Amino acid sequence: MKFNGIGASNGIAIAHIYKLEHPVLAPVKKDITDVDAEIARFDSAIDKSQGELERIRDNAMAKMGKEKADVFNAHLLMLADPEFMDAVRAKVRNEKVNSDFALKEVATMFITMFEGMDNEYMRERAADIKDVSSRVLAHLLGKTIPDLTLIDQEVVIVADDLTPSDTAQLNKKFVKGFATNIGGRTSHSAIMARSLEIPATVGLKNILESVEAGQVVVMNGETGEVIVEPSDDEVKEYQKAAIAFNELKAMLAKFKDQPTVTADGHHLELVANIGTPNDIEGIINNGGEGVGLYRTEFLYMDASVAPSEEEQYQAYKAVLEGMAGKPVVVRTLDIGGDKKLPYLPLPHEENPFLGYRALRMCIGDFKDIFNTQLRALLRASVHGNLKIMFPMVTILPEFRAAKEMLLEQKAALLAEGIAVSEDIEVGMMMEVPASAILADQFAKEADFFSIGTNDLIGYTMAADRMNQKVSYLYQPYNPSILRVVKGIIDASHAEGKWTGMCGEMAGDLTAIPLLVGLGLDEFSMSASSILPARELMSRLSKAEMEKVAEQALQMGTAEEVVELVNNALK
Ligand SMILES: C=C(OP(=O)(O)O)C(=O)O
Ligand SMILES: [Mg+2]
Repeated sequence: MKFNGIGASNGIAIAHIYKLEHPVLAPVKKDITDVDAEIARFDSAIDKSQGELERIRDNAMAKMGKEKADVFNAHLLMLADPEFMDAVRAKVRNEKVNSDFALKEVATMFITMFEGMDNEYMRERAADIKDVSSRVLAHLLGKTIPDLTLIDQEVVIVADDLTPSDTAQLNKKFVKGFATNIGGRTSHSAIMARSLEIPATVGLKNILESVEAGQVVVMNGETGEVIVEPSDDEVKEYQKAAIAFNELKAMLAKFKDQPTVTADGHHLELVANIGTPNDIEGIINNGGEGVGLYRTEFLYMDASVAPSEEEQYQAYKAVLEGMAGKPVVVRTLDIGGDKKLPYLPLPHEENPFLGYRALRMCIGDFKDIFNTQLRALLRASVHGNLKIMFPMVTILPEFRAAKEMLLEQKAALLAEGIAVSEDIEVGMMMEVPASAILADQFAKEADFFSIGTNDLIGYTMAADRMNQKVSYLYQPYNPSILRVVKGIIDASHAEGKWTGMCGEMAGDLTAIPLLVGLGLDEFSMSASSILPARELMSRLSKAEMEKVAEQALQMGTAEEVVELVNNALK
């Protein structure tokens, strides 16, 4: 039986199936006479859940570090959250219903609210609420949540979904992989699987219902393929793939402390995209040479009010100090499009990706928020090698306005006697075709460019980056995109400036040879892509890739370009 899902964490697993089925938690509405006793029963279930979560958090801390443990600190906060838990108590008191029923109703309301948000990060918070409320419900209903820490033989866990608390309990020694019905590459369990380096496949639709505990299963966490009860030949094929994967990992590890140099001696800069200061650990573990994109909007999306200057200062300082003098490109608030802030209500837009977003808001109606961020950044600048980058710049006057606001804040800080670094480069994202086409003019004023291919491809191909129906048009290797990229790089070099890329294309192993040939200076990607990229670059001759890129620019289709690259790498 074969299943095809989404590869969420690389690696090969061969083991017996452990079916993880959570107990059915279906409270039935009952009338309550002793309201105080019912609330006491609820509070006791919260206490028990708290004890369990603290144990799971400590386990996660020991095995996976602070960032992952923080997921459970967030769950513990949710347990103590008056808005959530008092709503349950109020329902018990006012409607005289059992607390398990009240909890289910309140949790469902919050989950529906979060799941309905037009924002993946917020939708994933719904999973956290489900996790916390199920734990309390299980205690109220006298059911047991399966204890994964008891697994003592090699297994692949098959589940509908793995909650973050399930994932934190996994013992790498016995859990060789997991395969789930639902989930995507950015769901919490997938992120945790990657940091634990446990192979994972998600989005397999109905695997849980189709398999039996104890069956043999093989899976590939890169391709997303899962085979239940494989033939002897298939097992052999997977055994070979597992050996090859381990050899590849050992080989890549050798590149961790190496410089990034092509076979013909050209240095390239290999840096990482991050969303929070916690991501620094991953950069260091993977030999990253700095931060090429710090998406600061996560600081804003994590909060219920805009983060204060001091909070932002602490976050920026932590990243700059964590990178110890290596370059850190911080992008100013890029909100709008698919990223919304609950405390910034904006009118509905027909085309949010073409609407009032990012810098357009920061130099428009939200100058206060922008100035606070600029002050925090400038104050933090003395703690490392800071570069500031503006998102979604479309016309030159926008770049000038943003830079002027930055200089005003700098002057104000200096007047207050607060130190600011004198060597902050100020650059911009290249993600809108208009600015990309006019890159020669922007290059006179910006210190650097970073190409945001995620948006640039969408805007150039007129294909929404999130719409499956037009995903065939979302073509990073299309010669039209390569020409736009070339124009940006050449324009920056003509002014003695540099160009990086922080869209997903920068870490794509098919795109890298072309980007090296086009003269890209800096490649910014998720930390786990750094070592494979460095290894590939070490095998490429820049001179040869220049010729390959030259040919690609003259081609008509993306397919021809891919074939050209594949042949060049043979
Ligand atoms: C890096 C980019 O920014 P984001 O994905 O945050 O829009 C991009 O558009 O390529
Ligand atoms: Mg973008």
